[in-house]
Amino acid sequence: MSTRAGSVSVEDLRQLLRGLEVFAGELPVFDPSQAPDTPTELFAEWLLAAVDAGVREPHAMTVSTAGADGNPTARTLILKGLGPDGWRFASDGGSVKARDLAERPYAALTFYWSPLARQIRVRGPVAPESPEDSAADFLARSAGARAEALLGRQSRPLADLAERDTVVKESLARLEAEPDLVAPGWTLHSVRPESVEFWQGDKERRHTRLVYVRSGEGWDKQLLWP
Ligand SMILES: Cc1cc2nc3c(=O)[nH]c(=O)nc-3n(C[C@H](O)[C@H](O)[C@H](O)COP(=O)(O)O)c2cc1C
Repeated sequence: MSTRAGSVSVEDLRQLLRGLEVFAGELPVFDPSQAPDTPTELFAEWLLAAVDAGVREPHAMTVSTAGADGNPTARTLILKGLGPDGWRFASDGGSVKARDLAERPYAALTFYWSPLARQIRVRGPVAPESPEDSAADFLARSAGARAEALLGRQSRPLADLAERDTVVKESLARLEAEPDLVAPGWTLHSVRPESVEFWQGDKERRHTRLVYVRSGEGWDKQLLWP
């Protein structure tokens, strides 16, 4: 087995990883006794703080799913909104995530805002939103994003980049002629949270975790050991 990764030795990498600083700089203090009654309110507060702190793509989250075999797949997606049914994201009908969700309609979402040392984890069942909402989401996308999604080829093998550029160009031309086209499989999904956990990192490792667990129509709050 090779002990080198590229031109850096495995030992060098190990040293580098051990030497990297975590939670540098000024971090916010999270007082869980002041936390609102619902996780949605606290999520909105933390998202706004991430936007104010200049976090790049603060609305990007890791969406983890599992198919019928139970094996997880995770990928980054953009949060589309917080509807009455929960955290929303959209998927191409032919993608791996769409297939997983058809087999096992359950997801875990993870947000990490590095400059604030904050993580939020959301878990719950996933349900599709109405075809009207899905179509509205599709039509709100940029022309380039719609052209790509219209092809319905996400996650399929691609021969070369020139093929991508040619086919997307054709798809853009199609959209110009028919601007109301909606990709047939485009679906907006909502994760209805069963639990939402807020984690505030601390340089001295006095991390704070607060989990909201759904209880009837409301929420129970519980501190967790970090
Ligand atoms: C910051 C960021 C945002 C992304 N946003 C989306 C998105 O909103 N929708 C999407 O389908 N893929 C998005 N992607 C690409 C996905 O991570 C993933 O590669 C793609 O959805 C295929 O996933 P799948 O094969 O598991 O279905 C994004 C990637 C990054 C890094």
